[in-house]
Amino acid sequence: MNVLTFDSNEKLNEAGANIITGLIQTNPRAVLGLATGGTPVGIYEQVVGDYRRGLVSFKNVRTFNLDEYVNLSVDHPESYHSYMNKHLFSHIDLPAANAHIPNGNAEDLEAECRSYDERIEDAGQIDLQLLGIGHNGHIGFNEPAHALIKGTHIVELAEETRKANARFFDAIDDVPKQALTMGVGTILKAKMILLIVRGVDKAEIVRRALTGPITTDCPASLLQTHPHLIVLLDQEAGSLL
Ligand SMILES: N[C@@H]1[C@@H](O)[C@H](O)[C@@H](COP(=O)(O)O)O[C@@H]1O
Repeated sequence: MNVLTFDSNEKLNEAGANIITGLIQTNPRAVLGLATGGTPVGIYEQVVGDYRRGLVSFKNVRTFNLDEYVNLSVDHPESYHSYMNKHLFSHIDLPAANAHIPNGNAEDLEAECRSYDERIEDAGQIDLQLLGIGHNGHIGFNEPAHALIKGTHIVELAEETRKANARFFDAIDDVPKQALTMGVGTILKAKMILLIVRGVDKAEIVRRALTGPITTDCPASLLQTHPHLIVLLDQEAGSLL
C-alpha cells in the first residue's frame, strides 16, 4: 500500500488526475472504475483540464461506475447518472456507449445486476478503480455486514449513509433507501485501486480501514489485501495514522 498525504486540495487533485491521465496515456483502451460523492469532484475537474489541454483522449476508454440509487430518475440532479454527466462525461470525448452505470430503475433489478457484472467481465479487468469511503467504512455502497457480496447487488442503505447523503437532497426522506452497487469481489479484482479521502471527519475510519483488523464490519479494511493500492489523503484525513 502506498499512502500519500497532501497539504492542499489542489495538490491532492493534481496527484489523482495525474494517475488517471497517466494511465490512459500509456493505455488508451483502459477500463476505469469510477466513484461519485463529494470526494472525487476536484479530481474530475483536473482530468477535464488535462483533456482540454489535449493531454488525453477518452475515445477508447470504457468506464464502470460503482453504484446508483434505486428508483431515482436518471434526470434527478442527485442521481449518479446526473453527477457523472455534470462532473465528467459531458466535458470529455468518452463515447456514451462506453460509459456504464448500473440502472437503478430497471424493472428487474436482479437481472440488471447480472447484466452489469457481465458487461464488466466482457470489458476485461478494471485497470484502475477509484474509491471514496463512507464514515462507516463502506466502499461503493457495500455497507458493513456479517458477510460481503462479491458481485453487483441490491443493497439497503445504512441510516448513517442516508444521513450523510441527505446534504445533497432537500430532506432525508428524499434519499433513496436502496442502491445497486458493484460488489467487493469486483472492486478487489481491479489491477490498481485509488482510494481518496478528505477531511477530519474521515480520520478515524481511515485509521480503521488502513491499520485496523480486516473485517466485513469495515468493508474498506479489505483493501489492505490488495497488491496495488494507492491512498491519497489530505492532512486531516491522515491525522490519526
Ligand atoms: N456511494 C458513495 C460512495 O461511493 C462514496 O465514496 C462515499 C463517500 O462519499 P463522499 O465522498 O461524499 O464523502 O459515499 C457515497 O454514498
